Amino acid sequence: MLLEFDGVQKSFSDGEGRVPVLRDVSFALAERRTLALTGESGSGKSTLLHIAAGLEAAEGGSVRVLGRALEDCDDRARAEMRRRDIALVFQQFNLIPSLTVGANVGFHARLAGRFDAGLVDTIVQALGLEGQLDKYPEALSGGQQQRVAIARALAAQPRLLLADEPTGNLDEATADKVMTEMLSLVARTGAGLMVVTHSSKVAAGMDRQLHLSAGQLS
Ligand SMILES: Nc1ncnc2c1ncn2[C@@H]1O[C@H](COP(=O)(O)OP(=O)(O)OP(=O)(O)O)[C@@H](O)[C@H]1O
Repeated sequence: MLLEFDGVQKSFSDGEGRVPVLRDVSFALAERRTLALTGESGSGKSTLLHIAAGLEAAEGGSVRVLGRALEDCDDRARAEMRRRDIALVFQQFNLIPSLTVGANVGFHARLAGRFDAGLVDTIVQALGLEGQLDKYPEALSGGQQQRVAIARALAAQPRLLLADEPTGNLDEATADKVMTEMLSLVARTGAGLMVVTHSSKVAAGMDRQLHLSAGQLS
């Protein structure tokens, strides 16, 4: 199994006390499978993705990535798993401002030792970024930056791709291209894909749909 949540709990402090965000969340994602996560704004979807990537710790329960319990890993081991096995497309894109678009796209693939110039070229063409490679992220629109973040994640050929509203800033035709490229990664490499989305069309394109409400999945 690529990703397993077993009874995961998480709360945040709101100044007055602890507010539960995830209560007893359990699910699993196998290789070559795709999963959509929906839920109202503030329901905890991003928190769940960050826990899956080991960027935030669960307070209870267990999270396993590729069979390894994240709660048993130290920061260094979790960072190593992110470098090698997991790609996360953040809502804020997290591009590196001092690097060109081209260098940003190849950055994680190079870190993971999987840079493939032919594949990068295919992804760049498919996402319509070929005219942007020598620019810096600040010169790009929000939707272009989002496509750079997605291209960077795809180029790294992760075992597990976690994407937080990857089509949020895109028109429908561009959103379709992004989803096609994500599904092509799944078909080519057997990666698992989990997508947080507000789009019913994107959700319907995944094998399975889970809805997060009041801290629980249904
Ligand atoms: N670091 C934090 N400290 C305190 N509260 C937090 C923190 N991160 C998230 N929260 C709270 O947890 C809840 C869930 O936030 P989260 O970002 O996971 O929701 P979401 O479903 O992804 O929302 P959206 O669809 O708007 O992106 C919110 O009430 C948020 O204020």
